[in-house]
Amino acid sequence: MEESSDPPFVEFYKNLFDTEGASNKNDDIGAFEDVEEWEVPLIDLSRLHQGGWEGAECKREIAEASQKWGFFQVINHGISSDILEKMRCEQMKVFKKTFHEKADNHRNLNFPAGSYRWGTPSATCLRQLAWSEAFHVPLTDISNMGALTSLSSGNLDLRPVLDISTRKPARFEGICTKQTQIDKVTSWKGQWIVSWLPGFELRDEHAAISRSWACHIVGCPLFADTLRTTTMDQFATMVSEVAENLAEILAEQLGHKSDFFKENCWPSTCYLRMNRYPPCPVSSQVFGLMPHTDSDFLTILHQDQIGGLQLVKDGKWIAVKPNKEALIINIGDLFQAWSNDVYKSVEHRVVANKQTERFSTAYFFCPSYDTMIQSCFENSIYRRFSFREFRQQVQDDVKRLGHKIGLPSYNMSNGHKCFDVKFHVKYVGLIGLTKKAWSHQNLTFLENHI
Ligand SMILES: O=C(O)CCC(=O)C(=O)O
Ligand SMILES: [Fe+2]
Repeated sequence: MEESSDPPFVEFYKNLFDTEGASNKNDDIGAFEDVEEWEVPLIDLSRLHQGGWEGAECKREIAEASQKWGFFQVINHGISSDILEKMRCEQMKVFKKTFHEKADNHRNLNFPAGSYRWGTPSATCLRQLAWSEAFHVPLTDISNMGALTSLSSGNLDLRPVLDISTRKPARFEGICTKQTQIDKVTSWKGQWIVSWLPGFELRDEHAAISRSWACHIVGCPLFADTLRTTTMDQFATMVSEVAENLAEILAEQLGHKSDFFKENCWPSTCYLRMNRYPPCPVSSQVFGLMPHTDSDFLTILHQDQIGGLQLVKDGKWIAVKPNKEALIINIGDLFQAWSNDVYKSVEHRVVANKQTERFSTAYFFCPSYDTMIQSCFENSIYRRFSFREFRQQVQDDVKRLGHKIGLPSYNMSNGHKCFDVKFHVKYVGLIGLTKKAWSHQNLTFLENHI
């Protein structure tokens, strides 16, 4: 018999199934009834290139959706459907490996150790069990791997690939060649820095993009059987450009034109998470992914047509209608803190599907660990913290309590409120209301800024 690629959820979490199956209590997670399907605001990013009123209106809509929804969709984002399809194809191939190959990080998979995750090790009841598997990949490792491979092959060349409409380099492509324009390549703070030969015209935009060059110079023929790093890196690099642009727009709409994101969020400080939600025979009892907020500045999600993503809007769960052309953007905790609660990091979850598997890819736009997060306004709601501290706190809370607390731990305005939220957060749904109450005080404030 062929070995299955699905994780052994029922066998491994047998205790949870036995206990709840035997008890009489109503264990339905209620993720299907009364959840209406909505279209999340859809924004056409090609309007940004038009400048003038159209461009300004587009930016305003991005900020408005981030404030009112914490979620929006974008079309004409600059990532070709070809890349998106290739990425999905490679992702499906990887998940088709047997469960043991994935869990043992089979050498052909070529992912950093610990990237593969499935289920919820800390679950104490079925509603805490995620019926999904994922490769959660820090992009540092991937780019460095790529760079090393290419470097060891000798000569390489970087070519700027121009964006047809702006005539600026949209990205660099690396190839191995005898003719190289690179003088030397050094490593600094986990990044590969390119020094160009004299005569190569290096402009500002080259310098900014060349920081991520390692992401392009991959193409590792040794690992032909793996998720091709070229596809993944091409995807990650393009998505990172969209993420940086959106972050800058969001900052600008708060009246903060700054290089904060360019300086602190590099492609190599970000994460790519490939999710697979296998068909689930007990879809009324478990989630595909439990309610959570993302711990980053913003997330860019590419999902297939199956659907299952839900989010909290005005205190109610709603289902997101899939749109083939669109990428979904959601604000993460760091942007909520940075914007002093103007932009909302909204709870979302994925419901499991009885018959059909579902795929999604999330790009988490994160700063380096030492980056300090602090409100860009005076009278900040949250105390200053480093991204390292925040991540550590999230991990500790999950270990200790079985769930993340996140931003409420950093709220300075009201000590006892933090305690309330720690308590409420256990109960799905209540956190949405609590957050709404908090953010209310900032609404007038925002209106003045946008
Ligand atoms: O798969 C999805 O639709 C959502 C994934 C997600 O929220 C995450 O990976 O953080
Ligand atoms: Fe998420």
